[in-house]
Amino acid sequence: MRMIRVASRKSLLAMTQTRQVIQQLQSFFPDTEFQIIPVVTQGDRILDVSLSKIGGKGLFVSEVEQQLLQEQADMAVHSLKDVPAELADGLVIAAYPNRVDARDALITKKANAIHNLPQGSVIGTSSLRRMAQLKHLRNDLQIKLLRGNIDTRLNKLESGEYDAILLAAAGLIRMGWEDRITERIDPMHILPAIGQGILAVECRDQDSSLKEMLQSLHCRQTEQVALAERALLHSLNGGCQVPIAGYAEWQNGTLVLTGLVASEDGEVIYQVKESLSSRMSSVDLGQMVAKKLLEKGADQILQKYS
Ligand SMILES: NCc1[nH]cc(CCC(=O)O)c1CC(=O)O
Repeated sequence: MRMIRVASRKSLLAMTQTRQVIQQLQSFFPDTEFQIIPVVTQGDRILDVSLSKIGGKGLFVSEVEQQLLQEQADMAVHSLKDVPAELADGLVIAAYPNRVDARDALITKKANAIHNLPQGSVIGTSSLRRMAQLKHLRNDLQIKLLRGNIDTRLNKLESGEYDAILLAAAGLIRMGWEDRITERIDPMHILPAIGQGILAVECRDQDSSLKEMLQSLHCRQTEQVALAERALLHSLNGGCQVPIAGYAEWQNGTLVLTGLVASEDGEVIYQVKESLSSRMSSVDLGQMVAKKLLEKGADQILQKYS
């Protein structure tokens, strides 16, 4: 029987997600052994500066990919949100498990919803996407930079530096910290990040036996969602340091994709929503939404980041 080595970042969320995926695989393949190989990534080492200032795509992913390419490990579980548009050569996403929850979550003790936060409340986030949409929604709010793993961010909220923070609901749910969520924000108000709440299981393209095993985790609907959202990201040439959002969902059997590009101050927001028609692939849908965003004027905003 084969031993499968799973590379994982050391953060609590990454380890938890990796363990949960292994547990699922273990239930399908009870005789297979799994071993976690912890990896420290550049994104984990640099915690003092805003990620948007460091630049570079795939800060959390590239060292893990190196482990796979050098055959030090066989597979890895990523948050799709952190995976750059292009994978390293020779690697594939072999499975997209079912998406849990794409929404951003508000965590606060000061109100029951974002619309009810007191005037001038201090909100912690370091995502340009969240910042821009927050300012658009409530221009009285003060945004204060917040970095770190989700456990670190929750501790900083506890320490009183912030009135509220925003985190991906999915991470909190996977950690078993769902009870910390004050409000799951409707994607109409804050459109989630591309890939948020989706896990991507990566391995070497050559490793056919592992690829076959990973099919047991795969969700086809989630794959189509991921393909549409990531085609949008790719066509806009964006990374996580650009105020771009994208969210696809199945509505009565049809894939619907909303894309958004915002100015950092939240003054300008371009949004496009389109459905998948017959003769069109999910990737086509992503490209079409990107094209319409650019035609509306999003290219003016995006120029600054290229
Ligand atoms: N950028 C960090 C990151 N990458 C994935 C998640 C959450 C889990 C997910 O989106 O699947 C988070 C934390 C957050 O944004 O709250």
